[in-house]
Amino acid sequence: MIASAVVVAAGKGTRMGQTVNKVYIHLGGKPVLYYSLKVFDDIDCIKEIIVVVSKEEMGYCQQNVIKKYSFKKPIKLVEGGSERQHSVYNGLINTSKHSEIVAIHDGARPLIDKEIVLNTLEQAYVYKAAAVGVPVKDTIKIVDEDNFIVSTPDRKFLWAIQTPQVFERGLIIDAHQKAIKEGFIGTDDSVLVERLDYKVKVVEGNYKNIKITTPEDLIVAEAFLKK
Ligand SMILES: Nc1ccn([C@@H]2O[C@H](COP(=O)(O)OP(=O)(O)OP(=O)(O)O)[C@@H](O)[C@H]2O)c(=O)n1
Ligand SMILES: C[C@](O)(CO)[C@H](O)COP(=O)(O)O
Repeated sequence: MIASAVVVAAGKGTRMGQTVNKVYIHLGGKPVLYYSLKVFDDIDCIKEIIVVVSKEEMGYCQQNVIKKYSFKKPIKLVEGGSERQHSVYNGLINTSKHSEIVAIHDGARPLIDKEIVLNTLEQAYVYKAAAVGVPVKDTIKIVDEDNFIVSTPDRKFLWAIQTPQVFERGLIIDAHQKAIKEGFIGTDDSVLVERLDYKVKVVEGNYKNIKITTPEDLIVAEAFLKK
């Protein structure tokens, strides 16, 4: 299998409320983004890593992450967009045409395990589309605009979806292009493939693979790293 990784890091980290983008905050002495890249750098079938960063942070990322930690794989920095979906698309179109498979990962998920990435790559090779997820632990409610509960979906069918999400390269580019054409913005990449009527396989991950979003996530992530 020949694969590329697209790691998106061009967000603003608004919910973190710090002046520095959350992907550059240090955990265990290294930036969050370092850990999110390292796992892909250590996987043989991944031949390149595309890191999507904001225009203003390109120099910073190059200097303080890419050069500083000398990764083994070729790493290309490309510019992000206003929404995560735009950033992913820009990453995708910059992947090598020789790649059959592309793994898309949030730069803000530094605690992903290599084994889970490998499982997801394998499942995507078989099914063309696979996403990491975990069964939800809470009871989920659908509510109306006034916060009244409308319904309670059966929890046994509910999974919280994370990244990486891994796809056949042509399929995920087509899915993004259809979304662009129709003005659809999704909160992950899987939904764009679902819209093409493709079945996406969910690969069971773990609860450790949190997305660093709000300040308390840093405490949790630091604790996991110490373990
Ligand atoms: N325009 C965007 C928005 C998000 N992301 C990336 O997508 C991942 C998940 O997004 P999220 O947690 O929402 O990050 P932010 O957009 O940075 O956070 P916030 O919504 O709090 O501003 C992050 O790695 C983020 O850098 C991106 O590359 N481009
Ligand atoms: C892609 C994602 O990480 C899957 O859980 C998530 O949907 C990103 O959402 P965000 O609104 O960009 O945090």
